[in-house]
Amino acid sequence: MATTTTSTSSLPYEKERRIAELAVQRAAILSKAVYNSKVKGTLEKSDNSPVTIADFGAQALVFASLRNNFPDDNIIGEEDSGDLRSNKELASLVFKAITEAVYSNTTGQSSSESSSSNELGVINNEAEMLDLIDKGDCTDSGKGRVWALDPIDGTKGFLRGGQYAIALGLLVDGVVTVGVLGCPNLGEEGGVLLSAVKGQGTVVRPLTSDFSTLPDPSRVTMNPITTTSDATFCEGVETGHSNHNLQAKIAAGLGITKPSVRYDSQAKYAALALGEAEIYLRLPSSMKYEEKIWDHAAGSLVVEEAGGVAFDMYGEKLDFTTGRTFKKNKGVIVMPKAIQEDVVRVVREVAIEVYGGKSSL
Ligand SMILES: Nc1ncnc2c1ncn2[C@@H]1O[C@H](COP(=O)(O)O)[C@@H](OP(=O)(O)O)[C@H]1O
Ligand SMILES: [Mg+2]
Ligand SMILES: [Mg+2]
Ligand SMILES: [Mg+2]
Repeated sequence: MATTTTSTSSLPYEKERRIAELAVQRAAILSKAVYNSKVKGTLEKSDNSPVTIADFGAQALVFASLRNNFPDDNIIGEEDSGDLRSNKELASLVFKAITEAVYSNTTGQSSSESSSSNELGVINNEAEMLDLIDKGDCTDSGKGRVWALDPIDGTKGFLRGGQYAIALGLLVDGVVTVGVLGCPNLGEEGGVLLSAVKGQGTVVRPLTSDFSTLPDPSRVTMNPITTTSDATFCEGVETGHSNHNLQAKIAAGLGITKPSVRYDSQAKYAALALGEAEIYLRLPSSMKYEEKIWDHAAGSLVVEEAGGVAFDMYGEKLDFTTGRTFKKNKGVIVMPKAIQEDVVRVVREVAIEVYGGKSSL
């Protein structure tokens, strides 16, 4: 099978996919280095969620790659530099982590490796890093080309050595067209890199510790189950992020007897694409919470191109045109196409009973 690095064909979005894969892989390399170092630099954000050196560093690195290759594209990113500008010590630690994990590795490397580092964008100093982090402030997701990045999704999972993901999607006029998920703690040792282009399927390859290498990809498809009772369902670890009791009730209603697989982050989408589970349930713990675009862009395409669908809890498609958060959707459910009717019917009934109809949004 030809790798995208050596392929001479010109499939649509081939460059976007390759740069996104390399950028996510480079950010994954940084995240592993931060995890293995003593200093994680964890801060609590204003919404009481954690952010670390890995979140800021991964955002800076991925944005450097996007700006270098697609300078006219807009970007939506989870983080901004506010907490770093008011904490110079932390800003220095983020820059140091990037330099050590990424650029000091390029000294003495072959010219192909350092040219790959140039292709992925170089961050020369702290000021440049802070400015880059702020490039993800786009608020309009519905028009033109907009990248959506979650530099570390599942920061809580990352901190406890559980699942986390680096998730990068490209929206074209509000439709997810390219999706890349790096999951350093999923599957084989070193983790996996999944990618999808709309209409071209989903592939997986190992994450490597070499910035310039993308190993040969293999095609992935969801398990072709045709009855819901054969399913294993997947849900988050954090009880505050979804309603576990209700999810258990829905699973029982679908005839599911196996215990759920609990993973942090968009690794749940990856787990479905890789056949570790078949249904992902994310029913809101609060109707006030608006799900973030970057928490679902890459994962939803990775699953859809592997034979699945991602809907809200009312059985409607996720609408990525509404800015940084979903305004027209509550809850997320993901399943293989073959069982979507049954899953949607059961979830919809429960959703209307417990949360009220869609008109209450
Ligand atoms: N009350 C809430 N309901 C649903 N999701 C929430 C939430 N509070 C935070 N989150 C989101 O849940 C994501 C993690 O998902 P999961 O619980 O599936 O691991 C977080 O991503 P980050 O870790 O990138 O901040 C955050 O965006
Ligand atoms: Mg976060
Ligand atoms: Mg997230
Ligand atoms: Mg995040």
